[in-house]
Amino acid sequence: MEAFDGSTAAGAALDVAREVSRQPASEALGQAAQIIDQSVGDRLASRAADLQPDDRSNWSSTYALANFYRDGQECVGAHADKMTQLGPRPIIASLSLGAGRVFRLRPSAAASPHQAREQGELSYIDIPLQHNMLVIMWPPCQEAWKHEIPRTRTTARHAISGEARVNLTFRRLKPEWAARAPLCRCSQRSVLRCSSKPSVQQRHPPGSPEAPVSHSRHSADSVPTRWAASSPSIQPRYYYTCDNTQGPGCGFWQAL
Ligand SMILES: O=C(O)CCC(=O)C(=O)O
Ligand SMILES: [Fe+2]
Repeated sequence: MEAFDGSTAAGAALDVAREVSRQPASEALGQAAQIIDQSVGDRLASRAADLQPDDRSNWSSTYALANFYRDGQECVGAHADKMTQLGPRPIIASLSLGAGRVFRLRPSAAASPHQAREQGELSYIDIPLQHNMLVIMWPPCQEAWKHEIPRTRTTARHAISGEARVNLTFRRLKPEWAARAPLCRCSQRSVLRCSSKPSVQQRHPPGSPEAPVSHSRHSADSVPTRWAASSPSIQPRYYYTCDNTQGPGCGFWQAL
């Protein structure tokens, strides 16, 4: 188990391979990982149909990425986590500690929040996260949704940390995927991403009983039942692309 500090990386550009410091996990983090792995393990069977074959019976985390939010002004923009080291359809378990913040999910396939509203489609879902809450991003969450921690003026203060929040995401590194990413023309490892188009079934006429509301607020428990059913109805397209965050990039693009 290793711990990475993601707070030095700029928002959505998080990349555990290059941009953050890594260190062996403390004993406490190792214990937390065991609890998280157990929690994920208890639910694996009911999600088996969505999981990669090698995750179905024996998923366990191999590292945690830490983000520190000093106060409500610190945020992470809408993104899907890079899959270069995790492979497609990863399981990511996300533990919130300290101040309460909103976790916002947006459908990846939405053209734009404005267009989604105009078409009566789902624009976003807000899930209020409290201290010690675990969110498990089951597949195809990274393919079908973007997630963010929006800036806010009102954080739910925590008795010890005040307005500060720590987030730990527990992930499973898959070396076979990490080794597979081709070099781009900047001679750097390219990054594995996914773009998703909605499939025909996902489109509902506005106002129909099936049409999602343009935005909504959910408890963490109610989201999976209500929205998980719509997640698989996307057509994911995986591709490698240049990930040069220091310069203009080389425009490298290669389908998986
Ligand atoms: O702070 C959070 O809950 C989300 C962090 C995140 O999206 C990430 O580490 O990729
Ligand atoms: Fe993320």
